Amino acid sequence: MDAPPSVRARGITKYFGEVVALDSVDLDVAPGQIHGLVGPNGAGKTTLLGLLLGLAVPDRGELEILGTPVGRALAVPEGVAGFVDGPGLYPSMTARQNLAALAQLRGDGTMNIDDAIDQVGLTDVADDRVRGFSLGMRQRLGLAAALLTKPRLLILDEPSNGLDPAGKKHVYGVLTRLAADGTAVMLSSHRMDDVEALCSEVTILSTGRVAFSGPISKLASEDSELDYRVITSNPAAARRIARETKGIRLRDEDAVQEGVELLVISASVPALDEFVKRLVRDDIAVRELAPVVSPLEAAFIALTEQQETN
Ligand SMILES: Nc1ncnc2c1ncn2[C@@H]1O[C@H](COP(=O)(O)OP(=O)(O)OP(=O)(O)O)[C@@H](O)[C@H]1O
Repeated sequence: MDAPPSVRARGITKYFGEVVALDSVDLDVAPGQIHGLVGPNGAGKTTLLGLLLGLAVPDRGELEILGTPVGRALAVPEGVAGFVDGPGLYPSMTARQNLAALAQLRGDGTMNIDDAIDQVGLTDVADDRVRGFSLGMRQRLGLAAALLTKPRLLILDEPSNGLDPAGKKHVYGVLTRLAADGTAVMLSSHRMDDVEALCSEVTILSTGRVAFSGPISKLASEDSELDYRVITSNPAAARRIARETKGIRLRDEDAVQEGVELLVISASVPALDEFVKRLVRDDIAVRELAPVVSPLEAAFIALTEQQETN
């Protein structure tokens, strides 16, 4: 039998007094999916993650977690782990003692504390007090705590906050392995590059409403125009060809970067293909070609601006 959806939300609405923090939110997260939650400040991300963690209940709508409808009682649903607003840790205890205390609280002697610490790359500081930990180290320990429970749904609010590149590598590795083993991961982030690197699907929230939910690849349609930076072996000729290629618009913010002249153009994917083919035909080498902002970032800005003007 197929596993039930990890999250199924329909029409979830949550008020804080007069504030509508979530407004008729629908959400589907499948087992094994890493699902990103993005949106401007105050969009409702933490509120939604809190509902999934059982820290609050919706005022309206249906919420099913791992196939079980969520009732009115405040409780972490079975099989769910994670944190919002930073992990809850005891500062006067060491990393290892924190995890041991958690395992004891849960009454589960099978939890492999050393393995969890190792997975998040904290072995060297396992016996240091958490009081001296940086934000990134606390985040990693919070993830280790969540791993101890072998969750089938992992909820993380801004997990890459404060992480250095090595920390990110550890955390991303852990999340990718968990997902490959069938755990669904739902995480919020303000970093679109992180979301693009990790997530297959994304939900964009804007003032409590879903502006988009689905595969990231669906955000950037072939026809939508993006701005690209182009560095070639012959900037003057490339500029001429750009002017002559249908569907390419030269932006006026062309610039010199570290002594290299770069072209900024606006184009859809088919127009960009044509431009590159013409450059190559004219013996002009393309040394760099990249979107000025990523497709996710561009879609995010466009969708939220559109919603704000409605
Ligand atoms: N406990 C609360 N009491 C009153 N209002 C709240 C409470 N929690 C959230 N809100 C309001 O609900 C809305 C959504 O807040 P939420 O923290 O979920 O947004 P967010 O997307 O996580 O924002 P950020 O990116 O700043 O963390 C905001 O208008 C916020 O002010």
